[in-house]
Amino acid sequence: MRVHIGTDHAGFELKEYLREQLAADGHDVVDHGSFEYDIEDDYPAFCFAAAEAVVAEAGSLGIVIGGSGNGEQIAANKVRGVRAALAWSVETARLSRQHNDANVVAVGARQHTAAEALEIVRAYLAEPFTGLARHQRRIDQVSAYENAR
Ligand SMILES: O=C[C@H](O)[C@H](O)[C@H](O)COP(=O)(O)O
Repeated sequence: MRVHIGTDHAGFELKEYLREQLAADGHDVVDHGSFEYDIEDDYPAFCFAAAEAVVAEAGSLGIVIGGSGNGEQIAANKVRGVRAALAWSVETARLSRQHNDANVVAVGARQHTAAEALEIVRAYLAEPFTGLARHQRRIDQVSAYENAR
């Protein structure tokens, strides 16, 4: 699967680790920065870039990383067509796909060990959307609101 990934300095080390691990899993990981550790950098541009790439490529998924994942989720959700979920456990990662068809997942690098974050991200990437009518109906309501603006 094509996976678009972006982070600020807080997630830089985790991004490098996930890139390696997910590539070894067989994913095609596209890095949208940051490309070097810079304690003064800002997460929005990296999250916009990863999120825009997901929207531009049907079937791809995105990962945005920061210290908490909060700002990264907020930024990614500003991109039209993105449904970004903050996953903080394997279960919330799975639910973000099952119920929300989340096309971007946000992860807080300061909230987990690297191994935990990898487990969360793997769970997210592996889980399909259920396609159940009630979930699709709710997603469509959010999309209609977004597209009316
Ligand atoms: O929601 C934002 C993210 O957690 C950022 O990664 C975080 O705010 C960066 O914090 P600092 O600039 O203090 O390292």
